[in-house]
Amino acid sequence: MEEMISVNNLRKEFSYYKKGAGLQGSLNNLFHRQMLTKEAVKDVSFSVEKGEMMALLGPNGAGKTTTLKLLSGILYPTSGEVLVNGFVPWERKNEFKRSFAIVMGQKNQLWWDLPASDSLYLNKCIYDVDDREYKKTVDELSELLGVRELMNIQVRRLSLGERMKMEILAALIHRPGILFLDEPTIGLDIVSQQKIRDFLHYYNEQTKTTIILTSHYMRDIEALCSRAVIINSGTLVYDGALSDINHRMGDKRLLTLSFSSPVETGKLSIFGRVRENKDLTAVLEIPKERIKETASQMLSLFPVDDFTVTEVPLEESIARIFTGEVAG
Ligand SMILES: Nc1ncnc2c1ncn2[C@@H]1O[C@H](COP(=O)(O)OP(=O)(O)OP(=O)(O)O)[C@@H](O)[C@H]1O
Repeated sequence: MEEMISVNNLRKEFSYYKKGAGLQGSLNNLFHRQMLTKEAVKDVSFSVEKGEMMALLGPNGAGKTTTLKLLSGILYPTSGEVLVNGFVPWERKNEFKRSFAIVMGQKNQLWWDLPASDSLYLNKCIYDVDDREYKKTVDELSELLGVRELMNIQVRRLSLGERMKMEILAALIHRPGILFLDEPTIGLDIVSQQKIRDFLHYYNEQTKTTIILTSHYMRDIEALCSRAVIINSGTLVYDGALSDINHRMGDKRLLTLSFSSPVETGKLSIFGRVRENKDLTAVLEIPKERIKETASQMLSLFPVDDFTVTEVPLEESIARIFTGEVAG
């Protein structure tokens, strides 16, 4: 396997001045400025193989965007080493700029007052894409994203979902081998989210583009990424398969029971942690290997009408890793 991105002991500290509230605070600031530092990324190391689609996860303020900005060469690190496609990003060599693209769901990179086609054409010129390649890319990707008919509409008139699809299309005009996606589906409705998800899945499979994705929507992550790097307060807390996350949480299952008459929580808790017990429905956490025997014991002891077994939602397991409840 070919390594496309390597990150070693990456650190980024921001220095900023503390400012008091209001006008008095601004005036005081003119005379005494208190310098503060924020360590947004602390000693993070990971690598990404060519063609991999990796999730970068973490709660708000964990350092995900800062990490992506460092990998894109937008920010200069305090210390550490990064190689992206063999380049040191913050040296910003032209060849490096041609090899990647970054899409930020919260930032607009298209010209607001012009039709998207003009922004696409501008990118063609910036990246010196030849006419035939340009036409082929726009035709193919606009069809896949379902935005072919919207090319000549002013960007400001597009819906959020349509705009996001155009942002992705614009980022791919020069066919970068590496794509950083920072919350590409934020604020979108379910249908647009699904469309972007399907596109990214197809595009990654077809082109073997290396993708790092951050998203707060676990459905994006589950559908697209087999591996996750999780950071919390700038520190790496997990690097591994998405499928191992539940395993690390002790491989629990959720047993949901419907009763025909109430059962006391005390009686249920003998079998596992009772998460809920009201309105004739109880939810228990049971170790995976004990699920069969527990279910059959409960069926014989209690007035059970129905029961279902489900996995602990990935979102919940990840949240527990975020809070440090379980070591990564
Ligand atoms: N220019 C800056 N100056 C000072 N602090 C900053 C700066 N940029 C980011 N930070 C701080 O660094 C930390 C990490 O921010 P970052 O934007 O990387 O987090 P994130 O994981 O992307 O969060 P979110 O999920 O909310 O987008 C935050 O505490 C943030 O306030």
